[in-house]
Amino acid sequence: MSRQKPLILIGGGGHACVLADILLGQGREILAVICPNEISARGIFAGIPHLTRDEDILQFAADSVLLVNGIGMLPHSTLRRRINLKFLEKGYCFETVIASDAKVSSFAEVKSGAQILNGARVHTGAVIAEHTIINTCALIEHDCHIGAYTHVAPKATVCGEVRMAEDVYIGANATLIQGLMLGPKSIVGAGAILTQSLNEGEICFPARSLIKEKI
Ligand SMILES: CC(=O)SCCNC(=O)CCNC(=O)[C@H](O)C(C)(C)COP(=O)(O)OP(=O)(O)OC[C@H]1O[C@@H](n2cnc3c(N)ncnc32)[C@H](O)[C@@H]1OP(=O)(O)O
Repeated sequence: MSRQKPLILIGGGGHACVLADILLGQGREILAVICPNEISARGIFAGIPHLTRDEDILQFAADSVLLVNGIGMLPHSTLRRRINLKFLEKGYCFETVIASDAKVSSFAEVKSGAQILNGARVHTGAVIAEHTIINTCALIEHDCHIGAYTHVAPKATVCGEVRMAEDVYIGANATLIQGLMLGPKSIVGAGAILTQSLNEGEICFPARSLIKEKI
């Protein structure tokens, strides 16, 4: 069996910690964490060299390592995609991460650089495109197509045959009924129930808590 390449983890925040936890648990070697900020308070990174500039990645030959993008994705944020494109252009590849307790059908397709986190489920016929995050306990039902650089946040439920373009954001615990189409950069807020398709850039706002000042 060929030895898996060591990893460089980009980012030192919460998403990077979750990925490090998954990868170290799978016996993977992380050669460095790249983060401009202090990371010593995060115990998961103990013993892993810390480098502070993106350019520090260039000291590792592109064919000797795989990169893992540990930058989280919030609505409207483009940093994650920009970092990927910068290093893909320089010939680096991004590891595909699948947590050991995620369940991905052998008839689903997970493309390069995608990240399927703990407890997530991806059912038969689904396609998860490049560099997309399927976050903790999210459910991707049968025959969905989740576009590249999309984020399906924790516990979201995407019913069967939903098709998403690139850069879509599905908030935590949102539910999308079957067969919908979501255009590029569309957003479904946390907890929303989406029953209609969204065009490019459209946002579905969920009902929200109303918090009043004390009288
Ligand atoms: C592991 C992890 O933690 S992963 C992270 C998971 N996080 C999430 O899933 C969070 C996803 N984000 C959300 O759900 C957000 O609430 C969003 C994307 C829907 C909206 O966020 P923002 O873009 O910041 O919107 P914001 O709260 O500023 O509201 C924008 C406008 O819409 C309005 N708006 C907000 N909610 C509603 C609503 N339910 N109905 C009508 N209008 C609304 C606001 O009043 C505001 O109007 P204004 O510009 O006139 O003031």
